[in-house]
Amino acid sequence: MSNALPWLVIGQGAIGSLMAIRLAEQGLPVQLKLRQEAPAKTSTTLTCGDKSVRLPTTRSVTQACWIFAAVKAYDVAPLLRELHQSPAFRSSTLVLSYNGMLNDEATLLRPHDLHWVTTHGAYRELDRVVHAGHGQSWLGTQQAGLAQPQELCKQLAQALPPLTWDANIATRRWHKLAVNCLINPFTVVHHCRNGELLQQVSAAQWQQVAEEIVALAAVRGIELEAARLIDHARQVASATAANRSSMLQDYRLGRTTEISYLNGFIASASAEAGLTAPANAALAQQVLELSRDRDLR
Ligand SMILES: NC(=O)C1=CN([C@@H]2O[C@H](COP(=O)(O)OP(=O)(O)OC[C@H]3O[C@@H](n4cnc5c(N)ncnc54)[C@H](OP(=O)(O)O)[C@@H]3O)[C@@H](O)[C@H]2O)C=CC1
Ligand SMILES: CC(C)(CO)C(=O)C(=O)O
Repeated sequence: MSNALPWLVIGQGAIGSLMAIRLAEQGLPVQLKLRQEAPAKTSTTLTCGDKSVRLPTTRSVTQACWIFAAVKAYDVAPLLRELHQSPAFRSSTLVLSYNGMLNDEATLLRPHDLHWVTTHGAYRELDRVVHAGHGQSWLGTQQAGLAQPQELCKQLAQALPPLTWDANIATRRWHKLAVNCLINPFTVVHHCRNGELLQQVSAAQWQQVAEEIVALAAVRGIELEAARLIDHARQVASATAANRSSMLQDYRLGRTTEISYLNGFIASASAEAGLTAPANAALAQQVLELSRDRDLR
């Protein structure tokens, strides 16, 4: 454990809490970073199943550490701006996890920052976290070709297995982005569970959304195939048939959705690249309008 640093987990969200508990259970030093405006408190208790851990809290990065941040896409840029203000962040490594993509990732993230992509599922129920779906995860650096941080990988893999090092995490992120773009907005538009999409969405609709994603990915040097993306989305919709997507849950709970970082990202980044993405733009618009109507009710 010679080059190990203490862990700082951002927030008390579903995935962050799960990881914080699992890291602490490994006997590793873990601190929780609360929001800067959060009331001052020195520790907090997180519970998952029959396990509870009491963790020290902080509101900023005060020492070199390994940071695990699973936050909503709209919180990524504010979080990174906040982290960059702490001198200790320079000697810290960031592991970041969020659905969707941001237009300005290249300027916000450092080359050695890591992306953690997961199929685990978790949600918060009052002050408890529920590990609802046991999946798998992949880790890779923002810039391809950088060396694997062995000890950090080992600790994350032991805490929440299985974890695979992925030298091409960018392609994996695009696959996840595509699946989320093919499932999430349609569950809000049709107000249905994932499995019902197999009847609700026509093959032509999925084909157009997928083709627009493939075209944008190609401009960014990522090779995808529309048929593979659609197959993957079908498999996920079947495997999670009884689930409500995260976007439908956010919509129902009156929360901001991540639509602007999913289909909205495809639409805006395509326009920037001189492409058009009408199917993704229309879906983004529909979800934004439905959310606006919901807020007016
Ligand atoms: N939950 C799941 O099963 C899965 C989630 N994902 C994706 O992972 C990401 C995280 O999901 P999830 O854990 O569910 O999200 P949550 O909203 O439950 O958790 C995010 C947490 O981060 C906190 N936070 C945000 N910014 C800061 C900050 N600057 N300082 C301190 N705390 C901060 C939030 O605080 P506050 O509560 O105050 O907003 C919140 O508690 C999302 O993009 C989601 O789509 C992907 C796969 C599965
Ligand atoms: C894969 C899927 C669609 C499962 O519900 C998901 O990641 C989400 O809901 O955001």
